[in-house]
Amino acid sequence: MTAMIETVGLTCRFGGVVAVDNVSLKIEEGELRCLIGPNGAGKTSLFKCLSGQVQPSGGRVLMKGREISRFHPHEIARMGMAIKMQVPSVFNGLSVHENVWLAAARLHRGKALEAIVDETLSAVGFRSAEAREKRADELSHAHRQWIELAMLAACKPAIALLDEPAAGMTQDEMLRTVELIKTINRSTTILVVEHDLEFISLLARKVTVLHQGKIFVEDTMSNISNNAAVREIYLGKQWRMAQ
Ligand SMILES: Nc1ncnc2c1ncn2[C@@H]1O[C@H](COP(=O)(O)OP(=O)(O)OP(=O)(O)O)[C@@H](O)[C@H]1O
Repeated sequence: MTAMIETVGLTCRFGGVVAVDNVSLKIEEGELRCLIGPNGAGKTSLFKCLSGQVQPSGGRVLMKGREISRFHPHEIARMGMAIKMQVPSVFNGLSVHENVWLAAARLHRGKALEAIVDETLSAVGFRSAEAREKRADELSHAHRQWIELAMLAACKPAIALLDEPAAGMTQDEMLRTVELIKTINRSTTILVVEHDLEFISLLARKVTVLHQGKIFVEDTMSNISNNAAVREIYLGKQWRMAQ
């Protein structure tokens, strides 16, 4: 089967720093893959190479078998890749409903548009008219993250790259975000970039550990939890949280 995303010997250099070092990675259609690693491991750089925000210095990126290494971000987006950066990107002056409606209107019209907006808002937990009419800038950080997840889900992308989607959330908010991501994964392949191991252990899917730009290990979260070498690169700090 052709992978949704494949990198072959992907390398990304910034001057003398090799942020991504000869990474070969395959993410199959329907997967929910977690990419973890300590600070400076190269997660964001890899994310940016996949989405076209940064041009790789070497190697290749393929999406559904087609090489996209030199494509611009908008061309990759048109092929069905959605990205969510750490800082939520929503229209502050608009309501929850309007934000999601605008995102969905890029692809849908008429009754289908109304239906997808309604379905997505319900799935993401904005069920009442009152919740949907609130302005984005009146909402908490977590709610704004969920609006952006709804905007992304409403476009039904083939693959979504999520950069630390639970950063700055409380425990309850993080749990809800885990459920939302699992819901979106029913129709969208997902790559979650994260360094919070507790969040990753709750998603409990295949995990790729990046360290010093290279793939350190790729395994299930339960095996990774017992991997002493991975524990070592995290210096035990976050590891205790994940137990
Ligand atoms: N634009 C840039 N210019 C120079 N060096 C960069 C640039 N972006 C990243 N780097 C360097 O590349 C390395 C990998 O950084 P990157 O941000 O990809 O890691 P990360 O795993 O996402 O880290 P964090 O979890 O702290 O966000 C680091 O040494 C970083 O300083």
